[in-house]
Amino acid sequence: MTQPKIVIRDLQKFFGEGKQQTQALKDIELAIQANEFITFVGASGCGKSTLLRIIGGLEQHNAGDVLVNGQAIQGAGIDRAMVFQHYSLYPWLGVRDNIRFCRRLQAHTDDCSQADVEAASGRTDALIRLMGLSAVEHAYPNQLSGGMQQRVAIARALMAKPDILLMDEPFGALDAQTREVMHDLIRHVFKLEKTTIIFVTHDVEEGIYLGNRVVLMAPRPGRIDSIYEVPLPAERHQDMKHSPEFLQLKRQILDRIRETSGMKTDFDLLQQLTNTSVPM
Ligand SMILES: Nc1ncnc2c1ncn2[C@@H]1O[C@H](COP(=O)(O)OP(=O)(O)OP(=O)(O)O)[C@@H](O)[C@H]1O
Repeated sequence: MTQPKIVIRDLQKFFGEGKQQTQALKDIELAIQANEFITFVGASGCGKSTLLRIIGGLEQHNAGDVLVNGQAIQGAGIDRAMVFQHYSLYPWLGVRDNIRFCRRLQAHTDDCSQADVEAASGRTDALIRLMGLSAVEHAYPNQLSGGMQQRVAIARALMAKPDILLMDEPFGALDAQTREVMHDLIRHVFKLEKTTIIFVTHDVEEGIYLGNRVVLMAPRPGRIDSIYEVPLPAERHQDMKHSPEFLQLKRQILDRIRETSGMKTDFDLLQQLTNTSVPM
């Protein structure tokens, strides 16, 4: 059995002090294999982003272990890249320079050879092609649509060939059509780059379509409630969203989110409304 890429053991996370203290994550146990695409879903406040940030080394945990390749993480590292909902591109740089900016900074601090610089340039070209940015490579961020800006942010995150890509609701601000395009693009990136991807989303359909496994988290305190294997082949296409197995899993996960959070679905609210008699 190969060693998992990421192992999380007995992880605890608290925010605040004394009476104000809340437990954001409790008893988290999770193993993620190399080249796995795993998605986190669950009601608001169940700790999805906090867990992602801890794996990324952007947040400290209070107890437990987070191991990457068997080693405890020490803060952020070049092996883990993050993509957020709000693409923080540099407005004064064009697409190509945004993608390679961090790499250029690194080149100044490391003792970089000409071969390294050329390799970085080749990598930029490859990512521009992979992310479908060739036509806009000299454009500035404010000349791009939201979807295009997010492509640039993903290309930039991939620049250093991270082992692990951590994505926090990266498509949350995009319209439905653009999201679908981005779903297929990110599955394509996953296939070619062979990165391990952890993807946080509110959208259960997105979580199933993208993931090999879906981790359902529950709130108060944030914990892992259940994990679902996605019964879809590696090659995904949009029609699969209408297949009986997809719809059944979606129903099952939505029901479980409702049970664990006390949330009402639109369907429940409609039933409640129709059962309430209006006084004449
Ligand atoms: N910096 C912070 N200080 C205090 N409490 C925090 C902080 N960050 C998160 N929390 C709390 O920790 C819990 C988990 O938050 P987190 O943002 O990880 O949940 P989430 O599942 O990602 O929510 P959402 O889906 O709404 O983004 C929440 O109760 C939140 O209020």
